Amino acid sequence: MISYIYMILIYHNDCIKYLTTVAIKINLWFLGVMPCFSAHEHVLATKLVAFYPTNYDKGLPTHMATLMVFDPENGSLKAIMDGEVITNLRTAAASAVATKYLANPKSQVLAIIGAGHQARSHHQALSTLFNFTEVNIYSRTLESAEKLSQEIGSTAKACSSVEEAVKRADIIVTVTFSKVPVLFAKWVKPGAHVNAVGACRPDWQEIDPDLMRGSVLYVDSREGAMKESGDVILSKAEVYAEVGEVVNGTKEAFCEKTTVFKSLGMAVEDAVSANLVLAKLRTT
Ligand SMILES: NC(=O)C1=CN([C@@H]2O[C@H](COP(=O)(O)OP(=O)(O)OC[C@H]3O[C@@H](n4cnc5c(N)ncnc54)[C@H](O)[C@@H]3O)[C@@H](O)[C@H]2O)C=CC1
Ligand SMILES: O=C([O-])C1=[NH+]CCC1
Repeated sequence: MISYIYMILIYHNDCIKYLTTVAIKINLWFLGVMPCFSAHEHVLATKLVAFYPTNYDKGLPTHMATLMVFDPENGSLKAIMDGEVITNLRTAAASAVATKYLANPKSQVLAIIGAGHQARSHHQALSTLFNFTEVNIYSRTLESAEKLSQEIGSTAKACSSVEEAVKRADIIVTVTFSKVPVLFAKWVKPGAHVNAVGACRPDWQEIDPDLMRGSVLYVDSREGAMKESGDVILSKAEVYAEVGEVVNGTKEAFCEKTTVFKSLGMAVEDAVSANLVLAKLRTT
């Protein structure tokens, strides 16, 4: 999955038509529509993703996603599939690509802020690239941080503050539903890499504006970041590059500096993942 997302990030400027997420507000929460056509991958698909943060307290999934895949030749419906697992895996795969380029290759300490689905998939994906000796987890409740820490094993520790979790970290992942900054520049080690994955609305933030402005800022899509990311819009931080531009060698990876990868998710990541699922089904 990680190597596939690589390719997609490189190609996405050249041959993919997609919309940044169109989100419809339902009372307090949202239904996102994410359509995409990739000529290179010969895939036409759309994801529908409802995100209801308050479901967490009701024991329901906070994201409910469905993917529809169409035949690009005639528009007929080829498949309807679950989009939750794909969302978890492709988001973490995109962060893993960014981290491979932007983090210190000798990174040993990982901090995860939030302890839900994305926390788990990010730990899994990043562990394929780095041998972490320490994984520090902070979440809204110590109980959920402890549960994830037990799942990970002896390298993991539940922390009682964000500061405690991140102060020694080489790589930080923020995967919360916070609408206000939770990660502050004063706690972050110079040279650390941050994957900022939550705060997917123009008026939501997870990252302190000083950290956004004081880091080299990478995004998955410039267009998406300028439209959807409160962390980018409200801080007025300057986007240095899309990760795809780093992968294809047109922009530099400043892995010795403090870097932030602001992820919002791109429809093409879902479309190509759905194509992978269909290809796998055909061979089984
Ligand atoms: N960039 C992308 O492509 C994607 C981003 N996301 C975003 O990632 C974030 C996490 O998603 P999931 O893991 O699926 O959600 P989840 O509901 O499974 O987990 C969220 C976790 O964050 C914790 N949390 C919530 N508010 C917090 C706060 N203020 N401080 C600390 N912890 C807090 C919760 O207790 C929970 O452990 C959400 O913001 C979601 O919208 C999700 C999918 C794709
Ligand atoms: O890309 C995605 O699926 C999402 N981004 C933020 C919420 C869901």
